Amino acid sequence: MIKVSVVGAKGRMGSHVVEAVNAAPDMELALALDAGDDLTAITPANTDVVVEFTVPSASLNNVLTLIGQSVDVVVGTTGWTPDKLAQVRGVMSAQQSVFIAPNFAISAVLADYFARVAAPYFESAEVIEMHHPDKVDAPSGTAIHTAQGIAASRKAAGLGAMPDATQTDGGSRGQVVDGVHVHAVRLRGLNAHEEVLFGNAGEQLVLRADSFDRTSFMPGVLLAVRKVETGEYPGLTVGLDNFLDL
Ligand SMILES: NC(=O)c1ccc[n+]([C@@H]2O[C@H](COP(=O)([O-])OP(=O)(O)OC[C@H]3O[C@@H](n4cnc5c(N)ncnc54)[C@H](O)[C@@H]3O)[C@@H](O)[C@H]2O)c1
Ligand SMILES: O=C(O)C1=N[C@H](C(=O)O)CCC1
Repeated sequence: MIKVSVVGAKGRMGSHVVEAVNAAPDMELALALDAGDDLTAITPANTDVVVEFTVPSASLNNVLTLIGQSVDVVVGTTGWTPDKLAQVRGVMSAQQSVFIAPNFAISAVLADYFARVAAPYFESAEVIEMHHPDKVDAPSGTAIHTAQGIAASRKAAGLGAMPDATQTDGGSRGQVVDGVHVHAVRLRGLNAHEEVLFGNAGEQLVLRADSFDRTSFMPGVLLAVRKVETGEYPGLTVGLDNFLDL
């Protein structure tokens, strides 16, 4: 049995992870901790893998503490910048595993992957993410990851800047991530949704992923726990696509 502890266990995602772990035949729930709890209660004696879903402002410190506790970590919290990722790499031992995914839903992971494949074939690309209004960060971690992937694919293909005659926008053109415009919608009734628009003269491709509820993330979380527990992925890995045969 894989012993799994959950940090952020009282949250929207963490509570679903607790349920999913309890229902998994090959896992048992070790500790379920939330804000104010002492993460040093998590040790290799009681935990194989920790799942961390908290808030962007707390996640780095939590992960650094858990690395100090010599346990492997699966992280779903957003807000990871290159500087934060470097801090994680800097304190990890050679055999330890930290896995971070901006999105665990297969639809979103595939949309992100297909966006990277499509990117070199279009003059223009923009990302629109749409989420529930209780979300604290914008744009979403997924949208930032998708925009970064599109930018990397365009650069590798030798594409330059996208056409855009905008001279004044007052903010309406969204956040620019590596040259890709990202727009964030917050609407009661939504959960987690993303559209990637690609355009050429006379044609458009739209990729869309919808997570209608949080159960959509659970197979990906459990897959990551199982992969990390094998010990075959030492170091820091970012993105569930690393565990899929794409
Ligand atoms: N990777 C994915 O697939 C995915 C999917 C959904 C949400 N998310 C991300 O997961 C994060 C959590 O989302 P949510 O909707 O569950 O949020 P939430 O606000 O419902 O839950 C966050 C939980 O973390 C707890 N918390 C806050 N500070 C803490 C700390 N220092 N230590 C321990 N616990 C702490 C809170 O008390 C709360 O219970 C966000 O960053 C969100 O964007 C990622
Ligand atoms: O509900 C959220 O919050 C989500 N956060 C992640 C993100 O920011 O990309 C994944 C989708 C849901």
